[in-house]
Amino acid sequence: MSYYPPCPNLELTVGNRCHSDKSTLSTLLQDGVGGLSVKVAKDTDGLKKGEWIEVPPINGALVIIVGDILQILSNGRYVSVEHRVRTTKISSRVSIAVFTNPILSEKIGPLPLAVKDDVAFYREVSYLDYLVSTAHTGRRPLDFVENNNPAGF
Ligand SMILES: O=C(O)CCC(=O)C(=O)O
Ligand SMILES: [Fe+2]
Repeated sequence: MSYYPPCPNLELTVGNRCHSDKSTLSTLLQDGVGGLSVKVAKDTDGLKKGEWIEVPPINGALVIIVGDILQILSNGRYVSVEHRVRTTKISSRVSIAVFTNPILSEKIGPLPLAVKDDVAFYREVSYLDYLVSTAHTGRRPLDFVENNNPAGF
């Protein structure tokens, strides 16, 4: 559960910084305040790469977020969305996220069904190695397993 207190000075507040989830799927219940937004990954009908789109709260609705592990398993077919949360000046906000994750020793890599013409975009690593791969570097763990990046970065 995350609690975001109101902040009178929005320039000094992070909320939840831009990140992608290291889960397979995340299921999110947000209250009615709003503040969650997702980053457009590539130019598509009327949307520009890098643009932020608000995810409006809908009463009774759950937000399903594709995580890094589903991106790897699906060989990039499903994209792990970057998202962030902005606080507001007047209301606090509460959200509840449930992360569905592999067990730590599980090997994670593109599923054979998702690999076309022998082109796997990600190399196989254990989930534990994935989690610790970029600790304290500020880098995205997805970069660590991309196959066009054999050094791991
Ligand atoms: O509070 C939210 O709406 C999102 C939280 C989140 O992105 C996370 O915990 O990974
Ligand atoms: Fe998240």
